[in-house]
Amino acid sequence: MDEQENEIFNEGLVEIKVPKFEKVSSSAPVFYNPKMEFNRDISILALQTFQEEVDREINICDVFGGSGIRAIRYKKEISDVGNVAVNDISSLAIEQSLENSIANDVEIDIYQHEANILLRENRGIFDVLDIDPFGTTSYFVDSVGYSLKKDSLLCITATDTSALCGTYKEPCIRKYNAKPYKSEYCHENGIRILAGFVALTIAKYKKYIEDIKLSHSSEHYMRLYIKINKGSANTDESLANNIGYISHCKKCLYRSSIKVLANSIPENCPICGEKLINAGPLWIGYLQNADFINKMIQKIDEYNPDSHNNRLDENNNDISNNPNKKHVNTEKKVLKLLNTCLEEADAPITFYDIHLICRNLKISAPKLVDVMNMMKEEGFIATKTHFNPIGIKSDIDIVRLKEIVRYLSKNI
Ligand SMILES: C[S@@+](CC[C@H](N)C(=O)[O-])C[C@H]1O[C@@H](n2cnc3c(N)ncnc32)[C@H](O)[C@@H]1O
Ligand SMILES: [Zn+2]
Repeated sequence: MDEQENEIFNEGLVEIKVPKFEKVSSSAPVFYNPKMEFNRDISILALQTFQEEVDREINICDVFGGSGIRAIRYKKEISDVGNVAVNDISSLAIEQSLENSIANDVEIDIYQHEANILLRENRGIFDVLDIDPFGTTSYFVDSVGYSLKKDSLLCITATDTSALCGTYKEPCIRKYNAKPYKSEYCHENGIRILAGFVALTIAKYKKYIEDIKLSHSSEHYMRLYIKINKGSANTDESLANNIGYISHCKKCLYRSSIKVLANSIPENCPICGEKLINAGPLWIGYLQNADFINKMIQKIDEYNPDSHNNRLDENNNDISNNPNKKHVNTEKKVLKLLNTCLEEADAPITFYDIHLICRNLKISAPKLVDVMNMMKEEGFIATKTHFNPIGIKSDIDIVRLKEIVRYLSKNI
């Protein structure tokens, strides 16, 4: 490959080369998106935290490798990693992964297979599967279910957010076998549809979602870190407790969740009588694990101990240019996301948009902070959510929330 046709990027401890591209797109010769450094930084922290939790050497596979950046960073920046494999269907991507791994002095296993074939041929081998395809991830989840071993971590990305969020309903039904709904909390719904689809698909292999460690909707994609385990009784129990529907009234903004396997789905709004819209089946369990996220936040201090000072080691030597020092470059953005996910970890399903409620009531909007304070004074949960900067997650019902908003609006 001609040297002049390449571009060089630095991330974490790694420097990679990719053929020059005009814009980030699936038609670039080898896919690399510099903006996803943030996502890869989060992955490094999540995988290291997972490794420490399971307390064994972990084998990792990046099933959609592109330039090899993820696999090379996993091998170089995570401790106690065994084999790291990178796979891609494209021969150019494979060549580039090989070249980049040699240049970064790491040994990774390199495969060129269609993802489903790789997953089927390598059952029960990897402790971590990273699924980062273009667009929908739905084509691969069955093979993921077949391939996953017990006590493993599934990291899964979807970029077909318009389907998952319900901009287009039919593609979501086709790909994820679930009905979406384009509400103010449609991104949360989308993540829940994806998680529900994973849970229902892997269940046939007696595998289940033990825990969603972290999930986020950022920019154009959704990403989940899911602890997987195995066993028929636990699979049955997990589906019974966590799969359901979210019922929404577009007239009065009432919403509730219902476990699908235990109940029938309500038809009408208990407040105003309007016909309810039911989204799902989807995951109605927790989307974040506070303990895991806390550990990830603490880990940033290990990766960036000097980030609030000059980069000095314990003997006060300047180590700013120390190439072996692990570093999360997108620290600020990562911390902002993790802290908000931590805050919302134990909050109930969906969230309220105060502006939408005020439009519904035809009144002007009071300050968000005043609404949240009053909710808390009355003993309700009121937390922010990463899904929407003006969203409030709460256990308050819509009727009482409207009363609070009306009261505060009168006193603006
Ligand atoms: C979004 S990119 C992966 C980016 C990479 N994980 C990163 O962090 O930079 C998707 C990659 O999947 C590859 N790909 C597309 N369809 C595939 C398939 N069916 N099986 C295996 N690889 C595939 C593409 O060649 C592309 O390199
Ligand atoms: Zn209603």
